[in-house]
Amino acid sequence: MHTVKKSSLLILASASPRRKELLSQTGMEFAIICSQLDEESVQADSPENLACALASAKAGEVAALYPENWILAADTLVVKGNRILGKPGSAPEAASMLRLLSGCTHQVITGVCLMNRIREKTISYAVTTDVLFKQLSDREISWYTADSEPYDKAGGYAIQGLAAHFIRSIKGSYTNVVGLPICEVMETLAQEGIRPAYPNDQNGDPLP
Ligand SMILES: Cc1cn([C@H]2C[C@H](O)[C@@H](COP(=O)(O)OP(=O)(O)OP(=O)(O)O)O2)c(=O)[nH]c1=O
Repeated sequence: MHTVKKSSLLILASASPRRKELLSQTGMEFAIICSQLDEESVQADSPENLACALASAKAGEVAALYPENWILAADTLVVKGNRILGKPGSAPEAASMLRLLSGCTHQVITGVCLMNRIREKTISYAVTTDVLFKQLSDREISWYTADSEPYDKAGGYAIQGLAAHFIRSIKGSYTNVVGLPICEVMETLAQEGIRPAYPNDQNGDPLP
């Protein structure tokens, strides 16, 4: 059983090292409790609703254990046309995902959920980023799938890693592709009065 310090108001319900790093960069203090959600058990009528439903289910699991804390959870989906690409389980699967993304634009959708059980509050939304891949050669695909990078990432690539070689442009939030849309998340947290301990400005108001 994990213990959460009382002073740790916010809990990030995620095992993703990328989400931990992104939220840490903001200066926010938080604890981490991972959800054990079986993602296959969640269904929805659109990728945006699925991303939100998955984020809400992850937050809900942890909120049941820590009803007084604010719980932040997210789920990132890679969507190409009518296909949702999960994490590849093998090199051939990763290669076939990359062939599908090669030379085209796809969407990365991250569902975000902020939940507090005691306050009966749930805020959930999805943020979408368009990502354009250059045309990939078989050699580039073999090179990339020989690395460990694709295998714990939705869509089989990491924009923040070696796959930066492949990405011509993006439209929208970069941090959303990495797993947590920081600008939107910080606005949502601030709406609930949850802020990092920033220094004050001349009027005594916290920055930014
Ligand atoms: C597209 C893309 C995804 N990803 C990662 C972000 C997420 O960690 C992962 C998508 O899987 P998720 O199921 O969203 O998250 P997770 O299983 O890693 O962690 P948890 O459910 O505990 O929060 O893919 C990148 O790191 N870079 C990228 O460019």
